[in-house]
Amino acid sequence: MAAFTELVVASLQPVLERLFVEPVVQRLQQISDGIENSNYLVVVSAQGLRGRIISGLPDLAGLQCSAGPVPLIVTIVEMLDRSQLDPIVKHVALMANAGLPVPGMFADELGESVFTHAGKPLMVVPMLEGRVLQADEVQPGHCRAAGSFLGALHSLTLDLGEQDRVERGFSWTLQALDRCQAWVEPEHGVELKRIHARLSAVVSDLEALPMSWTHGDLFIDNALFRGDEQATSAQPPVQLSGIIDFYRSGPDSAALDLAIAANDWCWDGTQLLPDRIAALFDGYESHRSLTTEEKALWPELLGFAAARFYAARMLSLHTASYQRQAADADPSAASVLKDPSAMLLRMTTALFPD
Ligand SMILES: Nc1ncnc2c1ncn2[C@@H]1O[C@H](COP(=O)(O)OP(=O)(O)O)[C@@H](O)[C@H]1O
Ligand SMILES: N[C@@H](CCOP(=O)(O)O)C(=O)O
Repeated sequence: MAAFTELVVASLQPVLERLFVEPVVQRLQQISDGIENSNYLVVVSAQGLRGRIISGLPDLAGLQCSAGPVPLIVTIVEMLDRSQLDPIVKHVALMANAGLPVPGMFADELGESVFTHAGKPLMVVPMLEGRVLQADEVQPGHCRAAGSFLGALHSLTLDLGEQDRVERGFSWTLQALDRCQAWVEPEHGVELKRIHARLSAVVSDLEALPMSWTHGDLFIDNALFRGDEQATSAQPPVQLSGIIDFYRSGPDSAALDLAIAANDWCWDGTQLLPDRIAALFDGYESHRSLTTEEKALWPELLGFAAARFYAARMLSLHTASYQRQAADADPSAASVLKDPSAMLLRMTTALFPD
């Protein structure tokens, strides 16, 4: 379970008619992964496109509907309103037009790509080939691909000018960590205070680091890979098909975005693996060199990156979040509540390694 808002063919049909000529839905199915939005796999046959596809992937950008049914991902955006979504859509289009590996989106004849369903924004995105990796399948080559994507995104968007940072910026994280004291087990209260003090001491240094547009949530489950021709089914797929889930993206410190990725792609359960970190940096720096300051503050960036997700997971767990409500209403939906303690270990390991 991870579709918080129901979608049926009858309510999707008017949107599809703005995008396709004579669309017929062949299949509509909830996607169970994901914890923030409602996602559906929809297969449509049509006589052609009414609008266009804005995609960074040549196969998708040139997609014609005449060759057969087209698989789509329909996302109902749960936590952003139209004004918050518009800059994200604009930047995903920027990435697509620059050839970054993003599925992009379908737009109608007027260029509109955000529709409305149940009072929430709805987007229709081409479905990528391939699949998400399991954590134990990740190899340095995958980390290099993730780093390369972030390096390309950041170098494309370093000249943002004055822009407000994403909602879950450094100050949000520190305030949210404070709130977590109310829920943390007694044995971790002191540890959390120590982490808070350490992060507070460096926040102005971190705020001075270069900003760019960031993905904000480039975990392993937000990239799809496909196999190459010679691969056997026992091998994990190696070719990056594309990066998804830009609903947390926005202006932020570029190196923090890299640290968010490092904490997931390079973590083996107890530590960051040097060969994966090296590959992540190598991919990143093929597009943009980290500054001396960013390198010097790397442990604190890792700590803040983990703190952001620790606090977000704690808030989902302990407040009347829509994830909490979904899990309470249906115990089989409990996977929408992620474990904060895994992020606590990452914070301590980064900030107090001895
Ligand atoms: N464009 C896409 N192509 C293929 N699969 C996708 C695409 N977008 C989403 N998915 C699938 O849907 C799942 C949930 O998507 P995601 O955007 O991460 O949801 P959430 O924002 O709720 O976490 C992904 O893990 C992936 O399996
Ligand atoms: N990656 C975040 C939560 C967001 O999950 P996603 O399903 O949208 O990638 C976490 O792990 O806490």
